[in-house]
Amino acid sequence: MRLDVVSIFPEYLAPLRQSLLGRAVADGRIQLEVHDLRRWATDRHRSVDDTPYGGGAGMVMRPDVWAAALDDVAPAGATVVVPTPAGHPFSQATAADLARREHLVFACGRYEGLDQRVVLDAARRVEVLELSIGDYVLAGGEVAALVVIEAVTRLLPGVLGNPESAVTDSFGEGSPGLLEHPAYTRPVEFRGLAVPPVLLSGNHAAIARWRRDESLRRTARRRPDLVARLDPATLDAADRAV
Ligand SMILES: COC(=O)c1ccnc(N)c1
Repeated sequence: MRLDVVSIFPEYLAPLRQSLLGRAVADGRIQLEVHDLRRWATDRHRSVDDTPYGGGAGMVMRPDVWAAALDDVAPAGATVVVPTPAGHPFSQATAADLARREHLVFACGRYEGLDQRVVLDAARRVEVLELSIGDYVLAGGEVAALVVIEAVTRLLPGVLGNPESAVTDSFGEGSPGLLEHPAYTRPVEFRGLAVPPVLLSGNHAAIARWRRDESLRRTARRRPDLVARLDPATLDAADRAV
């Protein structure tokens, strides 16, 4: 997979060169290039924004600068991702979809965002996805791009240490629609708190049952919206008893 990120704060993307992802970049399993948007600015002040038509607070990022950048960075076949609070909700399913693509280009906006014609123009030749990582506003798209890139690249074979965990995590294919159960490791007692005995029993069926029950309980408590979306056909009698 190739990743390109365009931003006026390229140093915000430095975390992409750390940890497992950084190793995948260093050994070439992932190609990563971060671009400073000001490279495409044309005036001597290298300005990238201007006042909004129709009035209102804040500044809008200029279409000429962004279009020139995307013309260079997003060739046919690339998928352009524009992080924005007004975007489609980013989900594990979206991450799985993006993980199957060859080339992702992240257009990180600041201020009040990009002139909409940047999206409209790019959409004439590549797929453009405006994505939100949640119902809150950030100062810029860079942190959202880091979130999306991490959620996507951890699904790529050979990038994540343990491919199995990409399946069993919350929202992973292994537990569709349920939050992950609690996890425990040594010591068996810590500050007066014990590990649930079933996890020490070696009874794999009982452990699987306990984990599923805990996932159902946690999901019912924290995310009743997910419970409402569960397919009843996937719940057995034991599930219903939780
Ligand atoms: C400037 O970008 C944002 O504020 C943003 C991007 C993606 N998701 C959000 N929830 C916010």
